[in-house]
Amino acid sequence: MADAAAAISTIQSMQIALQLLQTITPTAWQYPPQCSVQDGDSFDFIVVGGGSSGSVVASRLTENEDVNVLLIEAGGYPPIESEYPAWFTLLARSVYDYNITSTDDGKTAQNLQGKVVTLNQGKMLGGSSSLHHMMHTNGDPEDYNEWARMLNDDKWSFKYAQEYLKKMETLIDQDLLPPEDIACHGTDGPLEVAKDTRKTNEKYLKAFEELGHKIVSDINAATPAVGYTENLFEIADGFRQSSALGYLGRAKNRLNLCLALSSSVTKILIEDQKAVGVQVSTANGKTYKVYADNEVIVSAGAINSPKLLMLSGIGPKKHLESFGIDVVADLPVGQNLQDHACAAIVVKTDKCDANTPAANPHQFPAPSFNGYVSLDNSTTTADYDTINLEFQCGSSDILQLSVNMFSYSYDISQTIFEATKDSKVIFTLLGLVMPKSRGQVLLASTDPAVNPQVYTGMFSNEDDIDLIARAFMDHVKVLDTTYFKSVNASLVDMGVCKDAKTEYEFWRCYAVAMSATMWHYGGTCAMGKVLDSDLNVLGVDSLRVVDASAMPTLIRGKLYAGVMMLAEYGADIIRKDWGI
Ligand SMILES: Cc1cc2nc3c(=O)[nH]c(=O)nc-3n(C[C@H](O)[C@H](O)[C@H](O)COP(=O)(O)OP(=O)(O)OC[C@H]3O[C@@H](n4cnc5c(N)ncnc54)[C@H](O)[C@@H]3O)c2cc1C
Repeated sequence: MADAAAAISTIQSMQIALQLLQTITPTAWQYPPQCSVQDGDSFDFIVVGGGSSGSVVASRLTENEDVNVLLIEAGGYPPIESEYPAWFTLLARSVYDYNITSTDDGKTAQNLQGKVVTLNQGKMLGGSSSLHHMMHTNGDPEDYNEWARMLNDDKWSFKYAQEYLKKMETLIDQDLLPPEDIACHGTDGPLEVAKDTRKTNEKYLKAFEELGHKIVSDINAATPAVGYTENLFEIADGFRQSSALGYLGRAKNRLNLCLALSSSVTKILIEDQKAVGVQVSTANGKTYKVYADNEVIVSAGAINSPKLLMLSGIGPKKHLESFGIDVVADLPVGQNLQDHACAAIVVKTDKCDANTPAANPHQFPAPSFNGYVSLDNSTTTADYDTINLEFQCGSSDILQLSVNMFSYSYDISQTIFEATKDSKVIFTLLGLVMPKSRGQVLLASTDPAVNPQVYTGMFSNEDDIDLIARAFMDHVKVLDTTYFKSVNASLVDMGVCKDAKTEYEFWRCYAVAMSATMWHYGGTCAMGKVLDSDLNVLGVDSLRVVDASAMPTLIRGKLYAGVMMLAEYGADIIRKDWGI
C-alpha cells in the first residue's frame, strides 16, 4: 500500500508543479489565439467544444474564408505534459480532466478506487485527444457497414467512411509498412500517425503465432481487422498529435475562426424548435449569449453533449420534468451509453533485462502490441481485443498506470507492483470490442457546473460476461507457448474470485471483479435514435451533434479514428447542406 500511496502523491506533486509552468502558456503559439466575444455577437456557426471532433469541424468549416465560426471550449490550451507521449498518466485526474466518476452499481468496478470507474475526459483544446493514449485503429470495415444498415443510409458504409479515415491522416515513416498497407492510409491529412516497432515485441508476437493467430503488419489494412500487431500511434517526431494540433494548428492564422477558451456553454438557446445560439459562462464569472445565423454544432463529447442537450430541454421527457426543465424534444438522449468494458491481467516472468535505458518521454511509455481476436469460426470480425504492455523489473510506470490511470485500488496496484520487483511483466487489458451492455448518462442537477450521473451498464448483459470469460480462457493459452514456458510465465494472483469452481467460472467472476474502462464512451446521442443520419437533432432545427455520442455503435478498435472520421464526414455534410 505504501508504494501505491506514494505513487499517487508523487503524481499529484508533479501535476501541481506543471500547473505552475502552464501559467506562461508555453504551448499556446501552436494554436489559434483567443478572440474577444461580446454579449449578443453572432456568427455563421457556433461549435460547442474544441475537443477531438470540434477541432475538426471548426477547422474544416473555416477553410472557406467567407464563413465565420465561433469555437467555444471549456478548457484552455493543452499543457506541456500533453505533448510528451509518455506523460499521459500525469493528465488523468488533473485540472485537464473532467474528473467524472461512474455511479457505484455494487457489481462492477469493485476493485477500482471508490468502487467507481474514473471516466477521464479531456478538458482542454483537443479534448480527450490531448490526454488519450494515442493508439490509432480504424475498427473493422464491417462496423461502418453495420452503421449503414442500422441507419438505412449507405453513406456511412465503409467504402465512403474510408475516404474520411484517409482524409484525416498522414502516415509518416512509410518504410515501416509494406506498400499494400500504405495504400490504406492518407498521406496529407492533418493528423500524423506512425508505427511504433520495437524488437522486444517479436517474441510475444511469435508466441501468439504459435497458437495459430495471424500476425499483421497493420491492423488498419487488415480485412477483417483480426490478428496480432504492433501499434500505430498518433505520435510524430516524438510528440503527441492531438486533433487541436493537427486541425487547429493549420487554422491558427484564420481571421474567420474565433476561439473562446475557458468558456462553458451552459444552455442551447432554442426558439420555436430552432437552435439560435448559446449561453456561455466563463471561468472568470462572466456570462453572455451569442447567436448562430446558420447552426449550432455540439461536440462536447459522449458525456457532456447529452448533459448539455438535457439542460436545454432535449432528452427523456420524464427525466427532464423531474428536474423542472421545459421539454423541447422528447428524445432518448443519454441512453445507449457504450464503452469497451475490459479487465486487466498481469503475467510475470522470471526474467529481468539488464541495463534497460530510462524511458524515453517522446515514445509511448512501454513496448506494446495489440491483438484482435475472433473466438470461433462463426464470426469473422473480432470478438475481443488485448492491449499488451511490457514493463521491466521494478518499473514505477506500471504502478502509476495502475493507480492513477486505471484507478485500481491501492491493494491491487500494490500486488501488481510487487510482481515487478524481481520480474519483467506483461500487463494486458482485455476487452470486448462490440459489447451488448448499455449504460446511461443522466442529469445530477440543473446546475451546469455539476457533472452528470453516469451508469456505465458494464456487463449488464449476460452475453458480455459469457464472452469475456471465454476470451480470457482463449488468451491465457499463450502461457503454454514456447517463449512463455521458457521464462516460467505465470499469472499474478490478484486475490479475487477464490471460490470459483471451474476455469470458466473464475474468468466470469474475474472480469467483473477487475472491470475497468477503455475510455471509449459513445452512443449517447446516437444517429437513428437522437439524430438523423446527417447528424441533425430530431425535431429541432439548426442543431447537430458531431462527436463520439453520435455513433450508433462502437467500432471494433480504439475509438478515436472512428470519431475523427465521423467529424470529418460531419463537416463535409454541413458544408454541402449550406453550399459552402
Ligand atoms: C484516457 C483516454 C484514453 C484513450 N485512449 C485512446 C486511444 O489510445 N486510442 C483511441 O482511438 N481512442 C482513445 N480514447 C478515446 C478517444 O480519445 C475519444 O473517443 C475521443 O477523443 C472523443 O472525442 P470527442 O470529440 O467525442 O470528445 P472530446 O475529445 O472529449 O471533446 C469534447 C470537448 O468538449 C469540451 N466541452 C465539454 N462540455 C463543454 C461545454 N459545455 N462548453 C464548452 N466546451 C465543452 C471539452 O472540454 C472537450 O474539449 C481515449 C480516451 C480517454 C479519455
